[in-house]
Amino acid sequence: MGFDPACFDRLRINRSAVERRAATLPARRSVKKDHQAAWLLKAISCIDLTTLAGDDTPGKVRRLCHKAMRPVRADILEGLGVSGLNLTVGAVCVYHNFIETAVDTLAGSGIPVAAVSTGFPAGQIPLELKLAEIEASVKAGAKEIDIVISRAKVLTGDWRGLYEEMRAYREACGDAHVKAILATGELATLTNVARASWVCMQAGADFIKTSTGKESVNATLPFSLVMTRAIRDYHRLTGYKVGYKPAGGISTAKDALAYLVLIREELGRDWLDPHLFRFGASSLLGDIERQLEHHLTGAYSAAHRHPMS
Ligand SMILES: O=C[C@H](O)COP(=O)(O)O
Repeated sequence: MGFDPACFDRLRINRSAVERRAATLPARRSVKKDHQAAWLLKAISCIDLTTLAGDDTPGKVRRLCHKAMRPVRADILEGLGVSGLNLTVGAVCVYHNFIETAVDTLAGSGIPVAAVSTGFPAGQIPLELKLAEIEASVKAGAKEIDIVISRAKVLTGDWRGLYEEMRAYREACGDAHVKAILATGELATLTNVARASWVCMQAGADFIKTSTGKESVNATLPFSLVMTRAIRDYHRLTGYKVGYKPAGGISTAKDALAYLVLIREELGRDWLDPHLFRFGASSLLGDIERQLEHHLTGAYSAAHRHPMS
């Protein structure tokens, strides 16, 4: 849609009310036993299995891709009676340099490759380089592009500038899905988080995403509450469903359940699907697999028995 500040310029977010509501979320639904296993399998299907490290290598990315295709050990799936589920993660998320390796390894699996782009994580490079990076990543086979917004545009109230930047990213992505990373931990206020969510949605973001995983504060339930309410209101206004991706620091099955409860409560069942919800996470899958094994055997195995790559 066009840039419409009337949708967000009167927004004010009451931080203590948000924090109070967020604190009740983990206790809002008690998900136990078989239901818990089912929710955890759903969580796996929504993971963007991620490696974004300076020491990434083609071998590490290939191993991660194999984990993405078979995220849970066969004996655990068999024990749970879900061997026929063909469970995979939602996507594999890598730096540009590893797109081709990931695309080759995942060929035939139906799992898309997501690439972080636009000078991830800080985004402090010229716009033309950002657009060139997106175009190169799409050309290399990425079906999803995770862009970072310019935090300075938010912090200086340049909402039109942010809209134009996001529109340019949207166009450069072509048919690839675009996820807008707000870097919420660097936006100073929850009101800014809400406004930035609106601007990115107006400019055509398919998903809004909390964080790069590299800020000092990454995904939290309060940020998620603010962003999912913005998604809900945008859907009411336009009929368009924007996806949500919390990312950074989500590493336990318990965290994953709290986020799924939040999505169920705030956005409803339609959003509990990889088309509209993803976790950006590098280590979450290992803890979920441990939890599923515990569900079967009553014992926790060592984390090293569930390597990511
Ligand atoms: O987008 C994904 C994040 O970079 C992953 O963060 P994490 O390593 O804290 O799970």
